[in-house]
Amino acid sequence: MSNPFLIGENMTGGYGRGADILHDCTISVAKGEIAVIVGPNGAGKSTAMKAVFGMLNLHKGSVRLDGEDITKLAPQARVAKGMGFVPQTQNIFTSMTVEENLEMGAFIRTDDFSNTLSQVYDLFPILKEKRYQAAGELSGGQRQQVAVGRALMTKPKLLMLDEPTAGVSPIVMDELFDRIIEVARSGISILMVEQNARQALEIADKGYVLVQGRNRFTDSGKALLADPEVRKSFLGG
Ligand SMILES: Nc1ncnc2c1ncn2[C@@H]1O[C@H](COP(=O)(O)OP(=O)(O)OP(=O)(O)O)[C@@H](O)[C@H]1O
Repeated sequence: MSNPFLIGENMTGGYGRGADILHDCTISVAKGEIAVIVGPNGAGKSTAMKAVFGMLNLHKGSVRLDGEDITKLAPQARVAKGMGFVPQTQNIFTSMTVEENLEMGAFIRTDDFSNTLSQVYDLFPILKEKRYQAAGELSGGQRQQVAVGRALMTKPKLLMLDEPTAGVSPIVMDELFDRIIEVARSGISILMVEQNARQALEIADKGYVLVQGRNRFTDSGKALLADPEVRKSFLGG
């Protein structure tokens, strides 16, 4: 890819003073495209996302967003630059209403965010219906919609999702993936970690198979799905 919107290049590092988890790991996303990271448990998928978001000590490699080197920026500064991150767990405030959660998402904005709120409700109509309900009373899939909606409230240019379909039914997963495609079509780049590798690669422009913190396979989602070795080792045959 000649000019990726985001690239974490040769990322090497780990947590605190611990051993390296990532080894020369490279992940990139083009504008308005969907990139998916898959791989076995403990492969370092979430760690790669955290590295891109500035939550890891990298002693080698770099992260560039829209051509700018952001390797040294704290996560908060990356949000200001247009990165939205939805972590795997504890990604909503359960005792607050749906709408309060979404409003919290807009905390870094000083402009009027009512338009964005309407867009989020258009994308996830159920959230509008339940806007005065505590987010903790929602189903798993609806909570994930709140988490994604909250991240969208910052008007990110890049949306990072760590296992957005964790714990939801296949039907809800399909719906969430459809919404994610819609977000990408609006010009927002998506970087996503997924356990549901096959389904995620189906919607991926670009796929990364990580093993032990290293890039094992990198190709279009389609090519990875068709690769016999990827199928056998990572997609259950
Ligand atoms: N906060 C942390 N501190 C220290 N080590 C961590 C931390 N988080 C993860 N690790 C270690 O980093 C390695 C990679 O974990 P990571 O969560 O990135 O894998 P993953 O591919 O996302 O796995 P899974 O599919 O199980 O979620 C594991 O060995 C894990 O124990």
